[in-house]
Amino acid sequence: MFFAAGFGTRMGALTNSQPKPMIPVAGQPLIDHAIAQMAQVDRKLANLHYRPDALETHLHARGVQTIREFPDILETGGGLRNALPILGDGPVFTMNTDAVWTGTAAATQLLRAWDPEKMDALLLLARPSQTRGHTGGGDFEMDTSGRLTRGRGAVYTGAQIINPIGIDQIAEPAFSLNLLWEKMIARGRLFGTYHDGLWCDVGHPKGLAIAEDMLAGQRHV
Ligand SMILES: Nc1ccn([C@@H]2O[C@H](COP(=O)(O)OP(=O)(O)OP(=O)(O)O)[C@@H](O)[C@H]2O)c(=O)n1
Ligand SMILES: C[C@](O)(CO)[C@H](O)COP(=O)(O)O
Repeated sequence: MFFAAGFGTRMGALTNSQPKPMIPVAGQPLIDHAIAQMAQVDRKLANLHYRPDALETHLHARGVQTIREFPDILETGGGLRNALPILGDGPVFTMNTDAVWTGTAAATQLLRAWDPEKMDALLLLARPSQTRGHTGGGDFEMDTSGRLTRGRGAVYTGAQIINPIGIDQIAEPAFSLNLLWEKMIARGRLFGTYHDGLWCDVGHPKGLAIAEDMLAGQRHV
């Protein structure tokens, strides 16, 4: 599932007439960079809310189903729950649509490390040295077994596998995935694995040039 409903307010004028996933980076809209990270996944779905029309056409042309959040936007956790009737039971990849990447595709890396016996979610993380354009600091600490707690040492890249057990028990219609992660941390079942390349946060306008430099550097190696 691609999260593509957000207002993209930090992008300022760039999201006046288009949603953030349609902003081009290195000749491709951000959503295509995200789709490339999930190329091996057969069934793809995106949630839409802000300026959905052109994005929906774009996604359908790439074989990605869409679900509109209407009338209210639901946040990431609420958006995932809203999509479960289409996604079905069991673990799902989720992916934010405001980053670019070098290295092995996110889906490949996550599948290699996924262990449903001990994990309720597995997050793809970056060490601060692997991040570009990211000013927010880290989100988690990872122990030697890969288990996560809250902290500042590891940055969430926006890609994960999550088994949304317990999502139906949350009362609010709109809620962040962070709420589910907190419950998983309490159960000792939130895990991470480190990305093997670079990752650039393109949630804000300065990220666009930084992302293009990062990708150009990769091509010139
Ligand atoms: N209600 C929301 C909020 C966010 N997202 C998605 O979740 C990811 C992370 O969103 P974030 O950057 O936190 O919010 P945006 O609305 O995208 O941007 P901004 O913070 O600048 O408003 C993005 O892929 C965004 O489209 C979403 O699907 N639904
Ligand atoms: C969890 C998240 O996707 C991390 O990038 C994001 O912070 C959640 O956004 P929400 O708007 O709080 O649902």
